[in-house]
Amino acid sequence: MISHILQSVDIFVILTFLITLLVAYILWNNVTRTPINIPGPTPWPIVGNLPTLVASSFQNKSSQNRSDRFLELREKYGDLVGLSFGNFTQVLVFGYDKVHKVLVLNADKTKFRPSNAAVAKKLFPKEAGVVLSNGQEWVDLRRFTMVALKDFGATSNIISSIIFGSRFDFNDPVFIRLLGNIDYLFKNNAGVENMIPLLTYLNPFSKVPKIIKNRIEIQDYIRSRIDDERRSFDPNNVRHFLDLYLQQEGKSNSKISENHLFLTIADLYLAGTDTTSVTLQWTMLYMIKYPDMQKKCRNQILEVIGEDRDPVGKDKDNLPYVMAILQEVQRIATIVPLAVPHLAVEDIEVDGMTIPKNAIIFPSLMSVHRDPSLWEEPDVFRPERFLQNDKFVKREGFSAFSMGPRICLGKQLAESELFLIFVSILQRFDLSKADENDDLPIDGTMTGLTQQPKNFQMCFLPRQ
Ligand code: HEM
Repeated sequence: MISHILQSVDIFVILTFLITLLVAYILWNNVTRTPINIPGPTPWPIVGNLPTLVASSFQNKSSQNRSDRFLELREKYGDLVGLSFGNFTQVLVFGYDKVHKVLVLNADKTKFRPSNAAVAKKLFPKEAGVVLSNGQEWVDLRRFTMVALKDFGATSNIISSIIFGSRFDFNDPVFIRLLGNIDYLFKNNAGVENMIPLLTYLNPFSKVPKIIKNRIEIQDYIRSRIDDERRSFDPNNVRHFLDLYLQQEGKSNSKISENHLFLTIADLYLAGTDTTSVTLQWTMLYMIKYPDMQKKCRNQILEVIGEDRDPVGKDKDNLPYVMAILQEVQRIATIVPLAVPHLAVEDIEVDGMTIPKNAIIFPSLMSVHRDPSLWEEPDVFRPERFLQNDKFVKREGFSAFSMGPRICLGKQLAESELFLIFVSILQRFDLSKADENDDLPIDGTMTGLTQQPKNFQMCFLPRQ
């Protein structure tokens, strides 16, 4: 039957029909796409700039690093770069001046998250946790979470203590599996599929199914813990974050829905684990690369705290060099180089250019940390830039946790964790290269949200 129809229709007619359809689609796309006066590579019909990015990932030595590929676009097009994918417009923002203008001076238009996250939507079509929610929901969730972290408050095990009131045994297979799930989610992303969801089905190598599977495993685990805790819940004795959750549950006047809070617990697990452990990995790498700095740090620790006492938060004031090292590692390595995407809910004027309404904004925190107008010789590892008259000083432009109202919610917790863990390690161990000839490359790999150091081996020698 079909072959009969095909025989009767001229192949030329079919081709003409298909080409007309394609031209109509391109014209429609051009008419509906917001005109944009921000420079950037010319988009292809339908797929936009996807081929440009794919081609650059094959050409460049930095193919494993999305942040570096974006920095190359900055060199060509300037501090704002416009990209398009299907019907989405993305704007990359570079340098302190522009990132500050977009995230801080225009905060009322950019403190939002895009809601096109295909993966998140598949799991919870209506709700989001604190990381992806918007509007009043986000305000309520963020306030609730900050208070809870302050009340109960560092890596996954510390988050576990805060949320569930108990820690894991390090050999616990459930803990090991959970860490594997989190690791996978941070090292893989569904960026392209979020822009062009059809690719989830067309691309046989799409990571989306595995990303969803990992996220579901984390959520199933949290659900099972909630069920366990429910049995021992006493409203008069709120012990941890989960008790706060159970207190809210089912209350008709509760501002926060159960699913929002549940997703926020998953967010804290995710946002608080990989970021902190990757920062510690970078810190270890720099300490074995610069043994003199390691020695100077340890001397200061032994002088102020000694060998026997455990460090406490207050010690920060008396350990300026240690603080400077931690800041400089976070500056030069920029663990979350592109922050988390923001959404423009209105047109935003920035120095004669317009970020159009509905554009997805990627602020390059890496470019802020390498901005020569703020940092002298920005590519050099120099902790002294955070010292003045031997005192630790905070520097404007330090943006490891981003800036504006969406600034990392776990900043204080992360800073305390990093300080206490780093000081405890140096108190107890001498750190060194496993292989004397290893020159320890410091360029990172970024396949997901965080930038990790390349694999390296090191020795922890207990101090005598
Ligand atoms: C060194 C460790 C960490 C770094 C470098 C880091 C960095 C960041 C960055 C760059 C953002 C995106 C901000 C933006 O959208 O502009 C962010 C968001 C966030 N972080 Fe962190 N983070 C760290 C640790 C933590 C910890 C320990 C927690 C939780 C306990 C946490 C929870 C969050 C949450 C909930 C958000 C989303 C905030 C919102 O959308 O309102 N982070 N973080």
